[in-house]
Amino acid sequence: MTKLSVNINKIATLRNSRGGDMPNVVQFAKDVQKFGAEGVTIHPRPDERHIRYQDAYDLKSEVYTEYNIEGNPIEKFTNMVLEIKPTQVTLVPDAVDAITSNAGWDTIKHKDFLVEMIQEFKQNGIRTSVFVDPDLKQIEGAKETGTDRIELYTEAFAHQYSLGNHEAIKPYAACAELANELGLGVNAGHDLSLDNIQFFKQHIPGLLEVSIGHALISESLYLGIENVVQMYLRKLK
Ligand SMILES: CC(=O)[C@@H](O)[C@H](O)COP(=O)(O)O
Ligand SMILES: NCC(=O)COP(=O)(O)O
Repeated sequence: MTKLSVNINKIATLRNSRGGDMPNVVQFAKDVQKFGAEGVTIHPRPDERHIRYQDAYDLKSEVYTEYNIEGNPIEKFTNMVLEIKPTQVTLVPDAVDAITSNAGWDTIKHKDFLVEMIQEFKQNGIRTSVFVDPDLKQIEGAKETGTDRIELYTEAFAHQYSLGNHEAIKPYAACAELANELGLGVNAGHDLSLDNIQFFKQHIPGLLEVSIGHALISESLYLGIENVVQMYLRKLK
């Protein structure tokens, strides 16, 4: 079964554009869960341009499905995650000024750092996931870090799929197979959408979770959030 985790960063972006509390991020998280989402994802960034650190705390008692917090484990982020103790932390090697996530970890080069961080999160009962490009060496490297899961960075797949290049799924399928063999759980995210999610799901063995935000929120402007969540759930069956 593949769980749908809704990334609500864009709801915070909309709220922040006026400085008030509309739309309310916590209410939105409650509603997507009511509509069937099996998780809520946030990715607070150091400049807090969308999700704020305070949101992460406010959401803690309202996310009763899987709570996934993504980000680069700088000290402030790490302390916050250790206090909140979400279901899962997804480590992403974002530059401070990155517009959005644009690469996975070099799990070989940063092995010692990842081992240390992952140990700390796991000792605190938090499941870990490491954001990686679809590269077999990086999956092997991820195994060495002790992480529970990987998150496959799907931007390249989504882009190629939109151009009609369905072969782009191949490195992702190979990485998922290797991860399954190595006992690593497989998550995926970035630019997944109603257009590409079914194809992706059908070709990725053992896909445990997808986190989807940008497209899902954009699609819901036309189709409505309850309907869109249901549409994803049907495509993920
Ligand atoms: C790791 C990942 O792919 C997502 O978390 C994505 O980066 C969303 O972040 P933004 O909403 O800041 O683009
Ligand atoms: N981990 C990926 C995520 O949370 C959402 O990415 P996107 O759908 O906003 O590109």
